[in-house]
Amino acid sequence: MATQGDLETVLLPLLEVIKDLHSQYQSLKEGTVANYIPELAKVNPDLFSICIVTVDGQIYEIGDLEHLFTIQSISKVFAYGLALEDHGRDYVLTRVGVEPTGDAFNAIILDEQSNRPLNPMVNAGAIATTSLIKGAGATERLNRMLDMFKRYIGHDVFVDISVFTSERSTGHRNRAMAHLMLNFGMIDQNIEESLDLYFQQCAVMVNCRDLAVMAATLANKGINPITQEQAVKKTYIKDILSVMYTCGMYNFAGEWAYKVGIPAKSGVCGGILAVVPQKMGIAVFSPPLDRRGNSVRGVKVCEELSQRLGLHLFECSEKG
Ligand SMILES: NC(=O)CC[C@H](N)C(=O)O
Repeated sequence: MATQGDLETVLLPLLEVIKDLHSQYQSLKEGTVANYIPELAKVNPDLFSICIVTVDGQIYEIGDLEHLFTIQSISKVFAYGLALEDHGRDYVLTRVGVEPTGDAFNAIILDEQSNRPLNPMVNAGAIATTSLIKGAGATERLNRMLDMFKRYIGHDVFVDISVFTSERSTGHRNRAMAHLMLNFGMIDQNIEESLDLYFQQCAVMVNCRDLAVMAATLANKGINPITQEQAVKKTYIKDILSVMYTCGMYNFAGEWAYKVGIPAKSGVCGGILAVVPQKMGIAVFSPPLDRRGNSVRGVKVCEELSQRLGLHLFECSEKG
């Protein structure tokens, strides 16, 4: 990995690098936008933005930065942090594992021995995670979730009601997973309330810059580098980043770890959030997805950024 000295020299041309990658991949027309949630199918496939926020709060960005989209699966990372804060590591581990699935994000599988969902980055595990968010009733639980996002982003956040209701009325597969987990005692009786909270967390609106600030907060030991607010307890950063590293890109997680080599999370919105610990947060937004549900341009941009900037966690510098 680049040393601090290397990183300073790398940061100077950073804007040039992301501008270059943006123009290089703007014309790439592969992939299709998610359409299993009807509202998501309406997005413009040409939208494309890249943003990097360093742990000292510098912002480098290019593209459609103001465009708001729903955070979708990227929310799973942050809900996991809140569940850990609410219950502690040991209890959360009894409800959701930390093992990659090698299957699609919406696979209906639980661990055969423990009956737990395999990890918090796939839908089943995320629904179990969200069911752990504390609060006296639906409104308090939602407000705690929104406050948590606010700490990471640095401003108020809102739920896109049309995406929320679109997913709520079509999300039968997620509802089936919740019932399966209820059957095994992995989530409590109140599954409709937890499913609503899960659909709401997926429908929180963000832009590419917000995602990069969230990533930079994880890179910066849980402290938002713009507001200096502690968004999540430092002790849980290693839990969050470990599951992102091994499970965040679903059944592409192994190849991603091999090629890009940094913890990341994608969502069917077309966002990818990646964390370079102690250095920077990276976000790419481009809606067309590959067959695994990861943004086509997002994966390309991150692969190339990692190579050009030497970001892979296990990279041994030629110079060193
Ligand atoms: N991969 C994703 O982004 C999936 C999130 C989506 N809300 C779902 O539950 O299906």
